[in-house]
Order: sequence, then structure tokens, then C-alpha cells
Amino acid sequence: MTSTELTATDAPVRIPGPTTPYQGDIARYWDGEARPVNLRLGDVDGLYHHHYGIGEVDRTALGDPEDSESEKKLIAELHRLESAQADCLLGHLGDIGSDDTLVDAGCGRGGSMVMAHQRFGCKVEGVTLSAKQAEFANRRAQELRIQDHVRARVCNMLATPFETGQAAASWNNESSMYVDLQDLFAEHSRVLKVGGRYVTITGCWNPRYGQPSKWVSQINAHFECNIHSRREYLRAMADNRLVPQAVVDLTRDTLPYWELRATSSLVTGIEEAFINSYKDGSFQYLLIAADRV
Ligand SMILES: C[S@@+](CC[C@H](N)C(=O)[O-])C[C@H]1O[C@@H](n2cnc3c(N)ncnc32)[C@H](O)[C@@H]1O
Ligand SMILES: CC(C)=CCC/C(C)=C/COP(=O)(O)OP(=O)(O)O
Ligand SMILES: [Mg+2]
Repeated sequence: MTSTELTATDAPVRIPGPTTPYQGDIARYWDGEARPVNLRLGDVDGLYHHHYGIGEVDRTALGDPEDSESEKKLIAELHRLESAQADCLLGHLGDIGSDDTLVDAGCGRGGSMVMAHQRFGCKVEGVTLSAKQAEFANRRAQELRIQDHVRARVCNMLATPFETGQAAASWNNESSMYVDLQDLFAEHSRVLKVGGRYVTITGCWNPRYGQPSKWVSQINAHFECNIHSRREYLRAMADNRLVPQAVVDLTRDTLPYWELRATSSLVTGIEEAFINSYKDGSFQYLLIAADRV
């Protein structure tokens, strides 16, 4: 399946959309996604994320649990922690100028793209399998009047329309568990300029545990994804000219988010699997920043 779009010169460009039955399932999954835990958090300030949070909970911001505004405050706090996660990722992209182009592989509803543009003033190109998500992200960019800098397209991140060496930096924010890592890093390596920076924040299973735990299997089933091991990330990067510059274990930093979320009315049922697997050491929340050499 492909979608067609017109360039400025009106020459049609074929953009590969879902190319496997699995990718078709993932496109449908995100087209149909409307969980309050994502939409109500996004409504706080118009940044819509599909990733999790990091950092300490600000108990003063939560106030008295008996207070009629307590649910609203809890939602705002969860959202603050999710935006802190995106800030952490963007902080590892290096020196980005306003003339640079960044690539968000698996951009969701575009929250990280907006934050990247607001931080660097640069262009940000995102791809997602979901037409609904791309429309949502582009609508938000229009509302913010940044549509000439921030754009989402329906496209497979393993075969993007970007030119070789076009991007100063690229990232996957909780989107690499849907693809083969060798194929993924080959494409980032192609699109990045030499000296460019790649960053991922991801959940991965811990080779020290042995094999994926039952909690990891539960997370895979819940999201129809395929969580990779830490070892696979490092090996596939090494095979594709991506040399780790920083590997940051964010597991301890994400637990407060999960423990707070588990107390909210917006629980989805997956909280226990994340909390237990982070605590038993079978699963890790990692940031890896790598140089394209
Ligand atoms: C959990 S969401 C993360 C969204 C976003 N990175 C964020 O932080 O809000 C996963 C995203 O990966 C995208 N995705 C999964 N497989 C993909 C593929 N092969 N090509 C493009 N996008 C893909 C989905 O469409 C979805 O937007
Ligand atoms: C760390 C791992 C393994 C992530 C898997 C990918 C994923 C579904 C991320 C969150 O999306 P979301 O924000 O739509 O999920 P939720 O509805 O649970 O908040
Ligand atoms: Mg979410």
C-alpha cells in the first residue's frame, strides 16, 4: 500500500506506507487509539505524547487528594513528566541550528516534534504508519502556525523519502519496538549526515535476566509490539555506523511516573507489568545517544 503526495514542483512522490501485514495492523491500532490517558494529558497544553514520563513527582503540585481539583492536578503532573522525558531526549541531540532538519521516526501525534521546533527553531519531519496520527499532528502544527517547520507523513520508517545525509539528527521515542533493528538503524544511518546524532528512548529487556520475562511478554501482547534486548540495540547500532556516545538507564527515573499513574482514574491495566518488570530487573528504560560515524 502506498500514498501519493505532491512536492512543490508537483512531481508525484511515492511514499511507502505499511508494507507488511503487521505494519497494516499497527497502522489500524494507532488509527483507532483514543485512550483518555493520552488525550486528557495532551489537552493540558496541546502537546500530545505517546510515551511515558521521567523524574520525581512534585507532591506540592498534587495538593490535597480530597480537593475537587485533585484529578486535574494529577493529570497535569503526569503530563509534566512525559514532557520532561521528551526534553531529556532532545537534550541529547547535540547542537542543532535553525537551518537543520530533524527526523522523528514513529512520531505519533507529534508532541516531541513541536517541542523540538520550539527548542531549536529547526525543521522537523515525522513519519508514522497512522494516517489519523499524521492528520492530528499536522492539524496541531497548523494551529500553532508552525506547519512550514513541522510536518508528519504517513510512511514506513524503514523506507523514508528523506535524502541521504539530509538530517542533522534523528530519533525514535518509544517506537523502535515495532521494527527490525538492523533495518531501522540502516535507514537512520542513511538519512543522517556523518557526524549527526541519533537518539532513542526505549524499553528493552535485560540480557542479565536471561530471556524476556512474563511481564515483557504481557507488554508485547498489550501493544502488539516486539521489545528488543539491550544487547540487540548495541549490536545493531555497531553494525550500522552508529557509535554510542551515552547510554543512560532511566529505569529508576520512570518508576515514579508509573507509581503515580497507577493511582489515577486513567489506568489502562498495563501499569503492573511495567512496575513489576522494572523492579525485578527484567526490563529497562534506556536512552541511547549515538554518533553517525
Ligand atoms: C508509542 S508511539 C510513539 C509516538 C511518539 N514517538 C511519541 O513519543 O509520542 C509509536 C509510534 O510508532 C509508529 N510506528 C510503528 N511502526 C512504524 C513504522 N514501521 N513506520 C513508521 N512509524 C511506525 C506508530 O505509528 C506510532 O506513531
Ligand atoms: C516502553 C515501551 C515498551 C513502549 C511501547 C510503545 C508504547 C505503546 C508507548 C506508549 O504509548 P501510549 O502513550 O499510547 O501508551 P499508554 O496508553 O499506555 O499511555
Ligand atoms: Mg500514554
